[in-house]
Amino acid sequence: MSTPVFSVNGLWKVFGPSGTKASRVPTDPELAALPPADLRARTGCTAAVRDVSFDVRKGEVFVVMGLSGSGKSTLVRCLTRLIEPTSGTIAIDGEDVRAMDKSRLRELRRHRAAMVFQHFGLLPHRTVLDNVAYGLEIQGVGRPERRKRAAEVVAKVGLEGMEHRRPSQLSGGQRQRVGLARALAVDPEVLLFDEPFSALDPLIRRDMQEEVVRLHREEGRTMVFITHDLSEALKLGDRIALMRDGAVVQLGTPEEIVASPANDYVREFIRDVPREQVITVRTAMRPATAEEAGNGPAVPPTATVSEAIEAVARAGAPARVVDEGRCVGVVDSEALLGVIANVTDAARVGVAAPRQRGEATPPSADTSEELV
Ligand SMILES: Nc1ncnc2c1ncn2[C@@H]1O[C@H](COP(=O)(O)OP(=O)(O)OP(=O)(O)O)[C@@H](O)[C@H]1O
Repeated sequence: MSTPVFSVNGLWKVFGPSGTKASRVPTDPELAALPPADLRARTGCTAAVRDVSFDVRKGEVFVVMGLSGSGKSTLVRCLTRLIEPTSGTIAIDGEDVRAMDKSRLRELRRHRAAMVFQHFGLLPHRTVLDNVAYGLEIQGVGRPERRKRAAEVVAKVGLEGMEHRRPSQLSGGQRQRVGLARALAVDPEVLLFDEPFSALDPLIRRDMQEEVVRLHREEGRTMVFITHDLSEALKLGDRIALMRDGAVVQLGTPEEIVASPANDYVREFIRDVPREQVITVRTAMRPATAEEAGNGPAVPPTATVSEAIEAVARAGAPARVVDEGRCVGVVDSEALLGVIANVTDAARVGVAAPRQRGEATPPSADTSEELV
């Protein structure tokens, strides 16, 4: 497998008033084990990121998701040292980010890992085109070249015809597109999105999510995307790191998280997700008998349970799961209903275990938006 774009190991960020024990928290087993409220009471410190490790693979959309205050922004800002980590290691393409000097860091932020913020940070007196060209200007690209490249990205994000407007003459969604275009213009290896769409109304938000999916499909650019919205995470993420109190409680594909939640906290989090739209037949299938392997409609292993239900209902027979011309399993109506009801074989779809008493639960997730 190729070198990960980002590789993070044992990362901590502890905030605390100067002169406090912030830097000691990660290495002091007693302090490191304290629940957040106790740590604050004992030391005045907040462990915003607690011993987090993960890789961001080339070409994936890696979503960092969690409730407000769970540490998402701090974690992603640590990747380019917009916030200085307290301990742990971070590498980009194998290069140690914590060892970078000022000029190397500047290069990292300008060329390699561009950030798209929720508050777009546009320059009010500049036109759309000049705002988009701004990052290139900082890089020292000449005016004709940067205007040419800016015009290309403006078209790519659907803002053609608006090149000469100023930010005040744009809607929120259009401004967000300018922010996105500005980040894309510098052609970074990885785009970091900090809740870019949370201020947008739901329809515009959906447009922007589709824009990101489209851009990702067309360009295969690596993206790290922060959100507190579960449906957004499920829609955009190839993999999701679910955070709670600074720690990653589960890291997996949307399907892994929905089909096999790691603990009761995650289970509560995904409770209202329409399982049939996330879980695929690869998870729901069972081995086919010889007779089944030759009959019935065919679906690919990536088909969702929802899609398979349609095929089974139309044919009135179980569907064969066919991968590269080979029948790898079968899904019948019982198995498909079992996924929806979450009552099938625990080994297949991760049935909920009885809730432990005393475990905290998150508020129920908003799943009103359509999933992919
Ligand atoms: N500069 C700071 N000084 C002290 N504590 C901080 C600082 N920045 C963040 N925190 C604390 O660290 C924790 C994580 O904050 P962070 O902003 O990373 O969470 P988040 O998941 O991004 O939240 P939101 O979704 O609300 O933006 C919170 O308890 C927050 O109060």
